Amino acid sequence: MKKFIILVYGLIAYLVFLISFLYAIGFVSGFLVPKTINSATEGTGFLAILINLVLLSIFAIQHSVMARPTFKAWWVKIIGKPAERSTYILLTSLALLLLFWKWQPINTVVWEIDNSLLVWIIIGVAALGWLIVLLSTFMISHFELFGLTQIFDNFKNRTSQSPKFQTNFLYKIVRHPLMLGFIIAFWATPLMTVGHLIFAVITTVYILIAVKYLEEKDLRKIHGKDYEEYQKNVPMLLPFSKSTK
Ligand SMILES: C[S@@+](CC[C@H](N)C(=O)[O-])C[C@H]1O[C@@H](n2cnc3c(N)ncnc32)[C@H](O)[C@@H]1O
Repeated sequence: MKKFIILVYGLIAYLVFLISFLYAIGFVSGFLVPKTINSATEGTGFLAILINLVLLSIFAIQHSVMARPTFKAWWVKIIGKPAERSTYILLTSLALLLLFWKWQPINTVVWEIDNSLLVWIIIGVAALGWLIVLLSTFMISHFELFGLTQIFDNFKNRTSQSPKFQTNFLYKIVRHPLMLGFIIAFWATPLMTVGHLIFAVITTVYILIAVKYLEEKDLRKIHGKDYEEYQKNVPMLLPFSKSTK
């Protein structure tokens, strides 16, 4: 019975993730969803900036702290191993939905492209960014990343295998294609407002810090020399650039 409840919990967490991911596309790229990054009702000045910074910080703190090995080791004792990843995904998705809900648009225009061909090219680049994000999750194991493998293995009394270290496909071009996809999707917009710019700058800085100082540190600990070799040969985020650690 307990295993069945964990299975249902994990499936709900995955569903909430799917909703937040699809909403994120509409929110940032500005279509199909009721509230976007530039929705008509504008926030007020300094307070709007402050609220947005708090919302981004809630996401960043939840997403980074809960991914730390020391936090995980403690948290697993409370929540149990099979439900750990699903809980992480559920809380990340809820932090994102809170951000979309309470986001304060600041609609002063930074740039606006008029040329319709250029507009479509930029929309295409943003769509490519989202596609890179999705494809990257499948390259490193989508179902493990979102906790489904763990809840199904638990249900079937199987021990979950550690995910394989991926150096192929997009991972041959950069070490963090998923994050590169997000950066492309956040910056490629024909209409850049001050609100959107704050979002793009803060998320990009967060990605750079989290990848360089947290995720890569963990990956070096797990994969040792293999990861150091990978760092020497493949650039972090900029395709075809010289690799930097
Ligand atoms: C949200 S994913 C982002 C992966 C990567 N930073 C990227 O941008 O493509 C984070 C998870 O991917 C795992 N990961 C990162 N690089 C990996 C690789 N080359 N092969 C397998 N897993 C990887 C990390 O251990 C972490 O659990």
